[in-house]
Amino acid sequence: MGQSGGQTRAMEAGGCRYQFRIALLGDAAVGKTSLLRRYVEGATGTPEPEPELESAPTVGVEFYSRALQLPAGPRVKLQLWDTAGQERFRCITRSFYRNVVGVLLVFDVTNRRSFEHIRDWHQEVTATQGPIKAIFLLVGHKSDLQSTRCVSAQEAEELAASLGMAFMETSAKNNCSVDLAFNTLADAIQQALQQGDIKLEEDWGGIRLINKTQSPKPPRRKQHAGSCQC
Ligand SMILES: Nc1nc2c(ncn2[C@@H]2O[C@H](COP(=O)(O)OP(=O)(O)OP(=O)(O)O)[C@@H](O)[C@H]2O)c(=O)[nH]1
Repeated sequence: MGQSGGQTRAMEAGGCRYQFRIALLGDAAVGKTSLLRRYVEGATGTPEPEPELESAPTVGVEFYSRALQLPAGPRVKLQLWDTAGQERFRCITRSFYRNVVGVLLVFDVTNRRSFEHIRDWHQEVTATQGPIKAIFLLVGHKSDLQSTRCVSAQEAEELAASLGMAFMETSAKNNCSVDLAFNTLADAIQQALQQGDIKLEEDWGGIRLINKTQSPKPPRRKQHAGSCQC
């Protein structure tokens, strides 16, 4: 697909009705890969692993996926694109923006500059998109680092409101609100699809119909208790 460092960590997508393509964008080292891995690994149903947060900087774009049963909708496959935050990969990552339906705009709550760059990231995407507009969620990551935080939840809320999106704080380290962030975005996409605000288009990869008939809901996966330290 023309990306460097491309790598697929696929999950079984049997019974999924749609595929939603979602990208994580934000400055280098804000924790995009860690957040994504936490989310994808959480789907395996194995006991919660020790957080393994050491990850090398992303090169180009890497792919992950996870199947998800939406509470009031179909089962969907999330195709998740982890993009490099480093400027030198921008020409690669930019070529992917047009074909996403959802974007997690991630900043690090202990890194002021990463917050100040959020408007630029948002602008990058909106400038390259076609007629179908992606749905965004602003994510303040590394919420476990309370003593060194330099972006308040209130100012992040205000920025999110001014850009017309919701805001959420997450921590891959504490596994705090990780599932919630991805699930909230997937839910918003499903609602937009249902209400006709987003439509399936032949030449657009943001949403794909992958299964016309849907299998019955699988039993709910057991939740691991007590993972959130917030
Ligand atoms: N305290 C804390 N550190 C984190 C968390 N998530 C990631 N980190 C650390 O932040 C650093 C960068 O994490 P990455 O996941 O590689 O960041 P990235 O945004 O994918 O970076 P690029 O690929 O360069 O764009 C690593 O040292 C991680 O260990 C978190 O929730 N809490």
